[in-house]
Amino acid sequence: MRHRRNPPPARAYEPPLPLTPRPAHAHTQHPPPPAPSAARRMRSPLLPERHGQRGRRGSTCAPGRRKRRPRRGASRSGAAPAGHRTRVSSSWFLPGGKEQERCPMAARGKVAAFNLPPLPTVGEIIKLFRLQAQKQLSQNFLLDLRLTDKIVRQAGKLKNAHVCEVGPGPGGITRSILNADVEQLLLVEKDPRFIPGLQMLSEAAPGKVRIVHGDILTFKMEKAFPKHLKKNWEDEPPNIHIIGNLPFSVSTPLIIKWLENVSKKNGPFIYGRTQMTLTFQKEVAERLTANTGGKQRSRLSIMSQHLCTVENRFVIPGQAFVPKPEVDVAVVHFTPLVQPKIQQPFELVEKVVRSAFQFRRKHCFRGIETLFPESERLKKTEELMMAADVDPTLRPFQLSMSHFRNLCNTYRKMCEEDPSLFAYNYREELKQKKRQHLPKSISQTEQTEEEN
Ligand SMILES: C[S@@+](CC[C@H](N)C(=O)[O-])C[C@H]1O[C@@H](n2cnc3c(N)ncnc32)[C@H](O)[C@@H]1O
Repeated sequence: MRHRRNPPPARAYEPPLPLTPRPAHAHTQHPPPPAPSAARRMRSPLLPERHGQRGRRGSTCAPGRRKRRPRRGASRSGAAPAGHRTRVSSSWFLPGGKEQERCPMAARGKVAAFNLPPLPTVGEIIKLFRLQAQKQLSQNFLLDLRLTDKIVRQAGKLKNAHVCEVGPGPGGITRSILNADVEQLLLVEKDPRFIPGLQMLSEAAPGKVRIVHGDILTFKMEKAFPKHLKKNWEDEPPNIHIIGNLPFSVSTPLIIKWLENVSKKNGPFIYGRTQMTLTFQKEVAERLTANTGGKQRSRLSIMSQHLCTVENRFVIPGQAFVPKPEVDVAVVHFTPLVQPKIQQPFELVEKVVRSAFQFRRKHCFRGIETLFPESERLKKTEELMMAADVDPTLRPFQLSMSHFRNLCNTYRKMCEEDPSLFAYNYREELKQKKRQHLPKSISQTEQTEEEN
């Protein structure tokens, strides 16, 4: 869980740029909150300024006159807190929308050719719409656009790509995605307070952005992209990417759901091997990518690595976020494998892997035996370990992918021989025993060490 520290107080804000937040035309389930009154008085930055109208910094936008370029990397308002300088495009538009100068990063070739017109910084958007981070939604924002660019670069080339960003919030990563010259960007955001700010970005990139106010855990990804983008599973991945910096409380259940989708080739994977670039708490990222014998080797390691190539790309220190979470964050990239390493149904693999890691520090047979009802536990566990050629005294984290493959294949055969076996649930048996007030058996007194 991310924790909020010293949330900035909501206060009236006078943005340095003229802008008029407009009501979102997003697919909202609820109307967005009213824009702050200070904002209502201002004009849109996307509209040409009136003749003679001066910005707060005294810039003139008279036709044909070139606007003064701000200092490189300087926040136009100082809105970003110290240490979180926000980089914005410095391209300027003359009346009529003619571009004068380009973003300094684009000029150095670091970001693709698309340039957003002048916009308030992410920090300014946060102040303008009073987007205080909400603890219940574990919100921590990235304001440094060099970092958001770096996250987006992990997805690979995004020119003409169709991208879904999950949890765009105030839109830092969103800007970097748009700067990468994508064809279409779908934003799925749960918190309605962010919709007007996202709508502003949408207006800055006409025709490119679609905003959905909804929950990514229930959003139907199978209809999110045009059908013509579909690729065969064996082909190269489609030009579709999922990118997101979600709260940890959402990113872990979401990746488990998406791994199941990979296994079943549904959800975002009906389009083929859609790639994902997502952030996780650093320790979760280490579990996702841990090798055999590694300290962090866990259920997540097997479930992710048997279905995807998983790469832990880089760590973002907690202090890069506003407010600062108490943990560091890592960016992880997933590409679904053409052939899963364990060719068994997701539920079966999940059950075997979960059982194996039930008692992390004990010999692996201790967890594996929970696959079988008490009456035949010892015999069946021996049978499984022998047939799968797995040393029962190995610890769960010492089991390799091929050990798990053998265990799953053998367990599948045992389930085919005894169709009631797969339905057996160790935890259910424990609960029933407790309900019946049976004398404590060893299995009842022992604490399971399953990962959460
Ligand atoms: C950690 S913040 C990151 C915001 C932004 N991407 C950034 O990097 O600054 C997570 C964002 O995800 C949104 N969010 C949380 N749960 C969500 C869900 N289930 N579906 C969609 N968005 C969600 C939050 O409202 C918030 O905007």
